[in-house]
Parts: sequence; structure tokens; C-alpha cells
Amino acid sequence: MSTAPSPRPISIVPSVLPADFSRLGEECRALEDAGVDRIQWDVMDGCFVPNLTFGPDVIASCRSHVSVPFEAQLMVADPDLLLEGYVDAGCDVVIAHAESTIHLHRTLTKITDLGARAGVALNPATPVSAVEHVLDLVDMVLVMTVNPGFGGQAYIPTMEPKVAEVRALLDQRGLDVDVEVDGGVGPDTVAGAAAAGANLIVAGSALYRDPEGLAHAVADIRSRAEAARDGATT
Ligand SMILES: O=C(CO)[C@H](O)[C@H](O)COP(=O)(O)O
Ligand SMILES: [Co+2]
Repeated sequence: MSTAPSPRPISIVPSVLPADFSRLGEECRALEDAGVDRIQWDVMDGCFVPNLTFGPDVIASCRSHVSVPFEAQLMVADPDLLLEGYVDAGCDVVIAHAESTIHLHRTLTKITDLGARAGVALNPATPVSAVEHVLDLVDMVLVMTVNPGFGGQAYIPTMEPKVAEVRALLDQRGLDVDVEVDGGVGPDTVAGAAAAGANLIVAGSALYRDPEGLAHAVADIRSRAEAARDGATT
């Protein structure tokens, strides 16, 4: 008798875009106290996306405030130039956008050579075929559920078939790789993403706008995701 594979744990990964930037260390601690599993830094260069955010020094200054892993989502035009800085700043996972480098395989290899775990992100318009050749190099595939650049945008539900396509391809190849969703994810949208196969859930605005606070928002989104995942697999 064969046993069903155990379900992939759901991780809640806050984006700090809605946090108070004048006190980021304390904001990171509040997220850790609220039960998040890691923290995502949305790195934007004003070129790949029309917004500008966190340099490595900002992230490094927060590293000692918490022990949860940091991931850097590099929404930048030339990620190779910046990889070392973000790894040295204490980012355990570095995510490169497939659209941002013409040598994606090389970029991801550099991340792992630097000692970090690699992730690859897909903009809504980018097909899964763009990352098929690098799936064995990464720890996670990030399916963007908004066009990157800003927090607080509306979730794009037509990304759910793409999440399912990535999950099926990874399973077919027997790869132990997580699938992350990012953008407009909250209590009302997380079920669709988790049922499609996402297990790393990035949430920004939804966490900060919960009137009952961060810990409630984290637990609520986690339990909705777990219920949807379990409903989809039974
Ligand atoms: O990558 C991002 C934007 O490019 C952010 O991580 C994302 O938008 C999270 O914020 P929200 O949950 O408010 O949509
Ligand atoms: Co993000």
C-alpha cells in the first residue's frame, strides 16, 4: 500500500512594504512575534519596476533584530551586480526575476555559489516555460499575482492555473521545490492560491490592515491556506 505524500507546510511570508520604514528593526520583530515564517524584502531599483526601496545596508541593519530567514525579491534590472551585497546583508534566499537577466541559469548558479538559496520569480505575463530549464537549481518558484512594483494592488486570479502548472511540473520531475505567491494575497484570495498548490504565501497590506492585529492576520491567512490545501488534496 502506498502512502500519500505529506502536505507541504504553509509558510506566511510578510512583505515589509507597508511597514513603518523609520523603525524597520522593530517592525521585523513585531512580525516575528506574530508568528511569520520568514520576511520578504521587496528590492526595487526604479528601473525594472517604477519604485525604489531597500539597499543591502538597510536589510543588514535589521538582521540582528530577528532570527527568521530573510528573502530578497530582486526587482532590479541587473541582478548579478547586486547578488553578493544582498547575501552579505543576511538574505538566506535571493529571488531573481526570470525577465531581469538574459542568463538566468548563470544568475541562479551565482546565488547558490554565494551560499544562499535561490528562487526564481515570474511576472504575470511570463509563461512557465521561461523557467523550465532552471527548476533543478532553485528552492522556490515565485508566481507573481500582481505586476510587480507596488504593494496594495488587486490579486490577479488568472495566475492560479499558472501556480498549478508550476506545482505539477515540479511534482512530475520529483523536485522538492516550494511555490510562492505574491501580490494581493489575503484572507479573501489565499484559498485559490493554496488550492492551486502555493505553499509560501506572501502578504503585505492584508497583514497590516487586519483590525485584530498582525498575529490574528497571520493565523487567519495560514488556516485558510491550510484548509484550501487540504481540501484540494482530499
Ligand atoms: O512584490 C511585491 C510588489 O511588487 C509585494 O511583495 C507585494 O505586492 C506584496 O504586497 P501586497 O500583499 O500588499 O500586494
Ligand atoms: Co514581493
